[in-house]
Order: sequence, then structure tokens, then C-alpha cells
Amino acid sequence: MAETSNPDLLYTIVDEAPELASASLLPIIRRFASAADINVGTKDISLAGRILSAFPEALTEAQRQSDDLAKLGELVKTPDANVIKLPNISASVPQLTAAIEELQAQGFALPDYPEAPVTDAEKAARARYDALKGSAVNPVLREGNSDRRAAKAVKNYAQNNPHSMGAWVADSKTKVSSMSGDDFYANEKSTTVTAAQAGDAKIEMVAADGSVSVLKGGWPLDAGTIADATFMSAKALSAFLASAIEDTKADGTMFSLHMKATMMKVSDPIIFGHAVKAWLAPVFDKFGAEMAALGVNPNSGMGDLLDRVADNADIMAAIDAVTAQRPAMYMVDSDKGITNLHVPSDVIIDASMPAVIRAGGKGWDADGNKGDTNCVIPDRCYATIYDETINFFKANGALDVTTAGSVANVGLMAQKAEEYGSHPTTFEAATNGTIRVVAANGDILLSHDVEAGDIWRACTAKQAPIENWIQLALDRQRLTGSEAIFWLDANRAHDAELIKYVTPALAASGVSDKFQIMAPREATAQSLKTITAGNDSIAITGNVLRDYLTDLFPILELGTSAKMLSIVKLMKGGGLFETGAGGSAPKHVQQLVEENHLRWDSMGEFCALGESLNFLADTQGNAKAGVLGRAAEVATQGILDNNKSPSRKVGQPDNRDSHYWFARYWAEALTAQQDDAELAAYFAPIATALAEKEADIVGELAAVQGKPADLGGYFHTDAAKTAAVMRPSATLNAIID
Ligand SMILES: NC(=O)C1=CN([C@@H]2O[C@H](COP(=O)(O)OP(=O)(O)OC[C@H]3O[C@@H](n4cnc5c(N)ncnc54)[C@H](OP(=O)(O)O)[C@@H]3O)[C@@H](O)[C@H]2O)C=CC1
Ligand SMILES: O=C(O)CCC(=O)C(=O)O
Ligand SMILES: [Mg+2]
Repeated sequence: MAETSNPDLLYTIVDEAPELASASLLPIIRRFASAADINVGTKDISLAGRILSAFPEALTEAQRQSDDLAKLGELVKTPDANVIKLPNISASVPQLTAAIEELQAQGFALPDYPEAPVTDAEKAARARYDALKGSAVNPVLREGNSDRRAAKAVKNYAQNNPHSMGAWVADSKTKVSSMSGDDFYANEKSTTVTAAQAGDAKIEMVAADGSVSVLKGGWPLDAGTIADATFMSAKALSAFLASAIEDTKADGTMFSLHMKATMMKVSDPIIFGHAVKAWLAPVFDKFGAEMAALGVNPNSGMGDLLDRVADNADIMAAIDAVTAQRPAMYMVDSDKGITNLHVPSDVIIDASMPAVIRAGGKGWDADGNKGDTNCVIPDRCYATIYDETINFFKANGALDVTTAGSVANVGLMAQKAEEYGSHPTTFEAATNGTIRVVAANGDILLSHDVEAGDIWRACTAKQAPIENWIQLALDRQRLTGSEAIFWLDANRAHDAELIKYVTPALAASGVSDKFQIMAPREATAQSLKTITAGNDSIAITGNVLRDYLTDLFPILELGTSAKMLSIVKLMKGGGLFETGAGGSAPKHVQQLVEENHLRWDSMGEFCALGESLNFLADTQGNAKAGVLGRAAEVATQGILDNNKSPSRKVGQPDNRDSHYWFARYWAEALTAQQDDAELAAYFAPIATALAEKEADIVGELAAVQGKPADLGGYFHTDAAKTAAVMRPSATLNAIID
């Protein structure tokens, strides 16, 4: 896609299903925006794009790519930012290596991902690749707090067109299992940095022999920052996982582990690896050395492990023998034999737990049978929300979508708040000893005695973001009059520090009576009661619960989080408009490739586009942008009112059809509006052509379905092939181009 000069708004180039959708939608947006002299630029934050930009010296001049993420990261710290951000891959190691291999096969001379770097060159390549791993994009762009909610029209649509929900029965054996101690929850310590302590802190390991090594120096802590540290005991974790496997077997349910290995890219793959080791414990006991020699890294999952040991009949036989003893395993894809422990990025808790809950507590086993599942979430900081939700539905039956109210979210997110900013300060203890945070003035702020293998982490929440978050909560409560709950646990060290900011701020604004502060479990029960009664609630949460709740409640209320309005009010005045609250839906790409049907719903893009154009109108005084934005809202409503969202099944209208309808309703709304005669005149013939050619366009879109589609790549698709697949209607293209 050609880059326009001085773009007024930026659309992100991403991965997988949303990127395919963009191949069809972006030309429409650009054509419509040009009528108001709005330049829509693009910035490539795809995994492939980020890999290519990290290795300029390995590429030819023509192959090189600029570091668009860095540029966007600067832009969001200015008042000029107006960015539409689609979901991108937060890569696990298997995803990263697959992307590198694909690019190499396409002729990009990238180095291999060094699994065990030895030489300086390998270490340097590894460091560059590691910077691309996991959630490497969102934290860079999220220079503001999060406001996620369902637009009224979307909520009304869901009530009138309820999605299917599995039934919940009181004797369901589905449950959440967590550790009983020595987890991050139990070990958390927190402090608010004083003016005397402010400055560059360091994190040190004091080994049992008294020697001190610096794990991280130059860790800036400003006065007013809440700094936390905690650790999970590796021994306690292993013991817990072993007992959870036995417990699952005794219950006759399926074993499933739910982690966030993408966002928590250092700690959670390690926890995931412990689960792989626990599951195959007898195999690791007997063949540990052989498996290590074959390059097995349990943190990369069972899929990678099986590939590496496939030629060793003894190990394979041992794996089969253990598997026969194990309880049933929750499957990601039973047809293809993809298990819960296959890849750390396949079962991501924010999406995976709501999917189980929406299905009435059911998962699928290796034979494709539905059944109850033991949802293993080792740490207790946030597991309680799922436990309470499951208890609530067992007691009350599934949510009635036709009458349920809505839970919106105001999330503390800015400047890598809380655990989601902890990657650079997470360590797997190399030896027994003490890990401590030493302030610039020498004060020991936080300290823990750990054993080798324990997972220790520190993180911060900064004062300005906290104050901005509280203000956002006040604004949303005032605008809606809804119940408003700060989901904070007074018994948790970090939350107790945060409450010290919240309570006085509410009092100073004279609104203490309009807000409640509740621990996550109690807040879950209260919010479920509220929406069951048909009322709305605002969940004001930290960063992790922002993530979890903005999938959980939308998936229950709307069937999907794809339709969420997801606004990041940047602290420097710009706007970041995320599209939906979900991810990049790899399964959808698979379906497109197999049968040329894309079930991706662009409702999130439609909502974000309207917001972004209205924001442009405000910030640049561009009245035409406002006309386009309001018309986009009418078009979005039209998609809902007329049921023009994509269907899931091949042979029925898909993502591309919904874009045709969006363009048509948008053009019709622009023609009908009376604020700008010039725009009305411009769009009248477009609206007419789109209406007159409906049968041709819909026919051309339908004709391509049912056959495989060739994109020329997965992570790095061929632009021309993708355009051909995603824009198959010559009639529509002739109107748009
Ligand atoms: N904001 C971001 O950048 C985010 C990125 N991610 C990344 O996305 C990838 C996949 O993550 P995963 O946890 O599987 O979550 P996803 O949200 O991608 O997928 C879960 C399921 O949600 C449904 N879904 C999500 N979005 C849409 C949509 N627009 N239209 C229709 N259905 C939708 C699909 O259900 P069905 O298959 O039933 O149709 C999909 O399979 C990972 O690489 C992850 O790191 C994840 C979350 C946020
Ligand atoms: O950045 C990521 O990896 C995931 C983000 C996410 O799930 C969210 O913001 O809801
Ligand atoms: Mg999420």
C-alpha cells in the first residue's frame, strides 16, 4: 500500500484475519476519506514487518523496511496522533520462528532464530528477535488509559439477536484450580516511591554466598510511582500442577491450562513449560538429558517437543505410555491433534476462559467430545473472577442475553502499567538468594528470598497515569450514571497502594458515594447481579483485568469482543482507536485459505473509524471529517439493523460482503445528510452505482467462495494475491477505484 504524505490518520498494517479484512476495507476508507481531503496513511506493525525492520543489514536495499512501530511509538506521545489500531500477533517462539522461516523462504536472508546463542553474532540476533516476541506492540502504543464498552446500537442488536449460549447446570464439574500459596498473589509487596527515593533504581540478586549481581540497573522510578515485586515458587508451582493433573483425573474432567504467554512473555511461558514438564513428568525424569540434547524447550510447548523427539522411538513410546495414564486433555483442535499444551499462544486466557464459560463450561477432548473441564490458572491474583463467574452461572444458569445489562471497562493501562509492563524486570532465579529492589538513594524498596527457578517480577504504575485513570472513571460515571466499581483488593499489596490514590481523589471530587471499591471476586458477583437485573456497571480496573474483562463480558453479552468500542485517550491529547477487544483470529485465515470464506467481523473497525473521523473533526477543525464520521456511524447502524455482518459458514455472505454494505450505507448516509452539500453531491452517484449494481457485486463476491484461496504467504502475504482474493468483485472495484 502506498504511503501518503502527511497523513491525517494512520491505519495499521497487521497480521492474519484483520489484515486480510483491511485489503478489502482500506481502499473503501481511502476513497471516501479523500472526498474530505483526509489522507489515510499506513504503518506496518505486523510481525513480518517488524522482523524485516530489525535486520536491515541482512536485506537488500529494496527489501528493507522502516521501523514503523518506533515511529508510531513517538507519534502517540504527541497531540497529533490519530491512529486506528487493529489487532496484531503477539508472537510466541513457535510463531516467531515460523514467520522467520517463511520470510527466509521468500528470499529474505534473515538469520535463523538462535535457540542456544553462543557467538556474539548469535547473541545479537537473539536479542533483536527477542525484542519482537510477545506483546511488543500494544504496550508501546498505549500511551493512554483504556475506555472499552459496547456502543448502544451494538448492545441493542445483541439483545434483539441473541447469540447461542451453552446451558449451565448446577452439577457441572467445570471449575477453576489455583495454587493455595507461594504464588504471585501471596508474595506480593508494594510501595509508593518517595521523592527521596526517586531516580534510577536497580534490581540485585544477592546469592547465598553473599555475592551480589545486578539483574537490572537504571530502572527509573519517579516519585509517586507504585512499585511492586513478587515471585512464584517453582517448587510450589510444580507440586500444584502435579496435583491438578491427578485431581482432574479423579474428577473425570479435562485438563486445561489458561495463561497469557503473549502479554506476560517472560513469566507465563515459564509457567507453561512447568505444565508441559508436569504432564510428561516420567518422560522428563527418564529422558531429560536426551531431550535437552535434541533441543527440547518445554516452554515452547508440546508441539515443538513432539517434532524434536519424533525420531526417537523410546521417547515416543514413553510419551504414549504417560498419555494413556493422564486425564483427558482439553483440545484446541481435536481434528488436527492440537492440544492445550501444544503452543503457548494457542490458549490465551482472556479469550479462552470466556469461550469455555459461554459454552456452559464445556471444552472438547481428543475425540471431539464435549465435556467439563478443570481450568488451571495457577496464580490467584485474577483467577478468582473466573471462579466466581462459574459459580454464579452454576447457581443461576447462563446469562439471558436478551435482557442482560452491560459491563463497560475503564482500565489503567498507560505507560506499561502494572504486570503488563513487567517483561524487562522478570527473572527466573538462577540460584537461591535474595532478589531486591534498591532505590537511587540506597533504600531497599522491596526484597524477597527466592530459590533457584522461582519466577520473580517487578512492575510499576506511574502517578500521572493513575490520576488520569481515576479522572476517566469519574467522567464515564458522570456521563452514564451507571454503577461504578473499582476492582481493587484491599488485601493485596499493590491494590492497597492504589486505593491510597483512589479514595482521596473520589472525596476531593465529592463523588465517594457514586463509587464502590471491591475485591475482584466480590466485584464479579456484584457486576453479574447487576447485569442480570438488566442494569449497567462500569468496571474500573488495573491493566490485567482490563484485558480479561473486556473479553469476558462482551463474549457473554455480545457473543464476541470484536464489536467493542475500544478507545485509548492518549495522555498527550492524541487518539488511539483500537478495533474491538480481541485478537487476530488465526482460525479465520485457515478457513479462508481452505474455502475462501472470511468470517472476520469488521464491526470493530467500523466503530473505530467513526470515532477516529469524529476525533479528526474536533482536533483539526475539519467539518467534512465530522460529516464522514457521523455517516460512518449511520452505516454501522445499517449493518446491524439489516443483519449484514459476516456469517460463519462458507457459501453465505462474508467479511467482503459486509464491506460492500458498509460502503453502500456510508455513501447513502453521505448523500442524505444536509450538513455538506458538496459531499452529498460527490457521494450521490457512488450511492446510486452501489445500489444499482447490488446483484452483480453480491454475485461476484459469492462466486469465489468454496475453493481454496492463495495468499502467497501467511505472515508475509503477497499484496497482489491478497488483493485479488479480498477484492474479487470487478464491479465493486470499478466503483471504489
Ligand atoms: N489487540 C491485540 O493486538 C490483540 C492481539 N492478540 C493476538 O491475536 C492472536 C490470536 O489470539 P486469540 O487469543 O486466539 O484471540 P482471538 O480474539 O484472535 O480469537 C478468539 C476467537 O474470537 C473470535 N473473534 C475474534 N475477533 C473476531 C472478529 N473480529 N470477528 C469474528 N470473530 C472474532 C473468533 O472466534 P471464532 O473462531 O469462533 O469465529 C476467534 O477464533 C494472538 O497472536 C494474540 O497474541 C490477542 C488479543 C488482542
Ligand atoms: O497485546 C497483547 O498481546 C494482547 C492485548 C489484549 O489481549 C488486549 O488488549 O485485550
Ligand atoms: Mg485481550
